Amino acid sequence: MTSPRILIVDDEADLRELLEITLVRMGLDVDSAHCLEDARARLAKADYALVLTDMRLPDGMGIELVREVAANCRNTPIAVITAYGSADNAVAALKAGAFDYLSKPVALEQLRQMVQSALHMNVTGISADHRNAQAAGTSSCLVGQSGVMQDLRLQIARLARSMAPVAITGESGSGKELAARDIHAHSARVDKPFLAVNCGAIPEALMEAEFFGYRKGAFTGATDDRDGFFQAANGGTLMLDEVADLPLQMQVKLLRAIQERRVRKIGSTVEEPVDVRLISATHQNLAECVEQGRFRQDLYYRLNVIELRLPPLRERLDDIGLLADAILERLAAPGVRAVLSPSALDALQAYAFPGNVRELENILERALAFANDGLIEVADLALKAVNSPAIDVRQASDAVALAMPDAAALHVPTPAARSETTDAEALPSSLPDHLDGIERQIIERALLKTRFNRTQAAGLLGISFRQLRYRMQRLSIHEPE
Ligand SMILES: Nc1ncnc2c1ncn2[C@@H]1O[C@H](COP(=O)(O)OP(=O)(O)OP(=O)(O)O)[C@@H](O)[C@H]1O
Repeated sequence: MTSPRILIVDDEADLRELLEITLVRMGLDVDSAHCLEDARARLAKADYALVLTDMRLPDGMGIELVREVAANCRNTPIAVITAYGSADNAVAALKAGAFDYLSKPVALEQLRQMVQSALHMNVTGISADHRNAQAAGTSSCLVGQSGVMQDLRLQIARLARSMAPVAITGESGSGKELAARDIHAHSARVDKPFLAVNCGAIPEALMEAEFFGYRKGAFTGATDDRDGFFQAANGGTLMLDEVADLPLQMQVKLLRAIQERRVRKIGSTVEEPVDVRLISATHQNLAECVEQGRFRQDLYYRLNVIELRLPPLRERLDDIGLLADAILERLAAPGVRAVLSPSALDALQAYAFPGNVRELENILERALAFANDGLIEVADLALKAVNSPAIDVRQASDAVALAMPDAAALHVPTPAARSETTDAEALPSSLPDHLDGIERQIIERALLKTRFNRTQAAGLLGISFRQLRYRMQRLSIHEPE
């Protein structure tokens, strides 16, 4: 069996030799080129498992080669070597299609890791875009066959081939975390951890310790050494969810970690290298946050190398049938088949879904409790009004009828109370509004009890942080200033 062949493009003889020796010791075949023209000639003759190019070459810039390889040799990953501190070049190369970059002076351990990743892509067949897209189609956890979803899967397949930081945008509940998981699942990092961190849920005082870890004795209560998110996700993917919620001070530290690819535990004197692919997500407009001075421009630039937009559910109403089937299959008791009646499906397809797929899940979960023999009718969905897809999102949000059934039970009048009230008084004029009111009260009580610690409040209510955040958004419950 022949060894994978790597092409090194560099005009500095010393560096070229160092790279050659390192790669040959890894059991690889190496060709070298000293300029763009030489590299093009070699690329025309042979297939390479990886191209590694310097940015500055005697007859042009390495980024030209990145563009050419990305366009003409789709199965060949290309990485660049950038001068120390030239973050802009690294970002430009990633945007142009480079799969990764190394900064000078080249750390050999990083070089080996990068080469391994590139080879892993080829071995697993992740390198071929079309195969990858197919794989993403069959093994994706993102349900949906609409045109926008197919495009999304294709983009995910491409993104999975690179180390470039991805910024996922999209409304709440539209599947940002699921998309991040898909990128990881189709990347060479699949055997390593995927870690999703909710930046909005970490108390500010603990943030540095949570992200970078700490040494024993670094502060009161630090009884052992502990890894942070970066170490825990080493070799894999770290998703920074709700990244706009990061306090400015933490943004500076995060930027440094990204640029240096190194982190320092609290209480430690040494930095340790970390190899983490970053994916960030937010439902806020990060560019606006930058304008308002709430988010650092330099960090935005580093995180936003490639943008992936998740379409809201109302832009892909064709997917509702498939989504509902998948959700009902998950929710229904074993051996029970739950289905939507044709008119219930019509009603959902005419609805605006301000809360996107999460809202669909909540609607179906509730409907299933009311449905007869697993057949969900329009009334079971408890959609307050059948909105047209073009409806204003805020209006639609008010129109959602979701509530916790146990909360509803709290307000059923006792027999004594019932005897004192007329039927008309006992019945709310709008059940959805009434249930929303109850839900609001309960959530506010839990938040007060936990001094607005949303993670703890969610725990008290037996729901996830995300579910609580969704419900707070829906009911416009905000933390007091
Ligand atoms: N295309 C999809 N197919 C199947 N399930 C989906 C899809 N999109 C979203 N979901 C489901 O909807 C719920 C919300 O998805 P997810 O948490 O990924 O959204 P999000 O955009 O990250 O939300 P948030 O902005 O609130 O963090 C999850 O339960 C997820 O499994």
